[in-house]
Amino acid sequence: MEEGLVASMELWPGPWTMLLFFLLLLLLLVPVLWGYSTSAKYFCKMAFYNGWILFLAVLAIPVCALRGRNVENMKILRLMLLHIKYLYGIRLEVRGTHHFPPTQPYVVVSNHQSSLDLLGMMEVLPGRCVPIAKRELLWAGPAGLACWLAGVIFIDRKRTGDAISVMAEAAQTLLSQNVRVWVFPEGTRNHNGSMLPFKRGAFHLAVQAQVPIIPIVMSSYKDFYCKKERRFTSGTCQVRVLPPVATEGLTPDNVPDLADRIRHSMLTVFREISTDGRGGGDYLKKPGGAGEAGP
Ligand SMILES: CCCCCCCCCCCCCCC(=O)SCCNC(=O)CCNC(=O)[C@H](O)C(C)(C)COP(=O)(O)OP(=O)(O)OC[C@H]1O[C@@H](n2cnc3c(N)ncnc32)[C@H](O)[C@@H]1OP(=O)(O)O
Ligand SMILES: CCCCCCCC/C=C\CCCCCCCC(=O)OC[C@@H](O)COP(=O)(O)O
Repeated sequence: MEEGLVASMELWPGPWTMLLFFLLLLLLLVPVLWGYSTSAKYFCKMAFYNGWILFLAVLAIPVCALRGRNVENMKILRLMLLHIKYLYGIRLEVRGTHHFPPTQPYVVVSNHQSSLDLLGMMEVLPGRCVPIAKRELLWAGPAGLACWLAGVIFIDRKRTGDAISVMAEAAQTLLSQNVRVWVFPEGTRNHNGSMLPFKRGAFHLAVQAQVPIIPIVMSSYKDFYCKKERRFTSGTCQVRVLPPVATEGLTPDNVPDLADRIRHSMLTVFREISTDGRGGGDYLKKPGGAGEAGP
């Protein structure tokens, strides 16, 4: 009996053979699924997107670590990420970069549709500009560490008081170290083809530092990317840098109006530049499409 068991165990492939077998199976399955299913394509593309960024982060860490935590490291991350748009066949058409003030600090605000925003962001990211990110990203393995080394400002969205203190500190850094800050004022990714109401942190930050706000609008991804439909093809995204909005002389009392005004101008541009492939951004007018989602 025992002899039989030993014999059958010997016939059973070892863990490495099993792993090789599964890898081969996966290699065969991916092209088959790729041909038949849009969802499979979506999952493969998203998995590769995140995996590739994590891999690039591993490469970036030792290079960035040479300088320690430094906003100049953001240039390295930017250079390493710029090619991803080619891998995915995403054309980024940028206009308005002349609106970036050449030397002074400022606050950039932009709409937030998906983690793909990273591509548009890296396309136009000015020098010495760091994003404000949710604290959870710090724990995204090598990507978190790379972000930390590049001076990304992390906030805990669950603790408003702490987040406000971090942003007040950022207002000081902006001025003392001539840094620009990039904020997604919607505060979360928004897939509904519009813009969520804006949180006011970015506007308080700009008013506290008395620096201009540069709004940036990225057109809807619906032509080539939709999380709900699990669709991810190639396509074009328009990126518009809008003229600076001055904040000199404004006080915290002016913040709600300032935020509403900027959101309104961004939403107008968003509607102008977003299309659904049939032209004119028709889906924006459909019920349940991009209605005014906020103030
Ligand atoms: C090789 C490659 C490696 C990897 C490469 C990757 C690199 C790139 C990384 C990019 C990462 C980008 C990640 C993007 C994100 O994570 S988006 C999510 C995080 N960002 C934000 O949330 C920013 C926007 N949020 C805000 O501004 C909020 O206001 C916040 C400060 C967070 C507070 O939010 P919340 O708790 O929801 O409170 P309210 O907004 O309702 O505010 C409460 C009242 O406080 C007033 N307020 C807000 N901020 C301030 C302030 N700074 N000073 C004073 N007062 C403030 C606000 O006005 C409210 O009061 P009223 O209601 O107006 O009276
Ligand atoms: C501009 C987007 C920056 C994307 C950075 C991509 C890093 C990808 C690397 C590793 C993948 C694991 C971490 C995935 C984190 C995705 C980052 C992101 O997009 O943050 C979303 C944040 O804003 C709002 O969060 P929620 O929409 O509230 O949950």
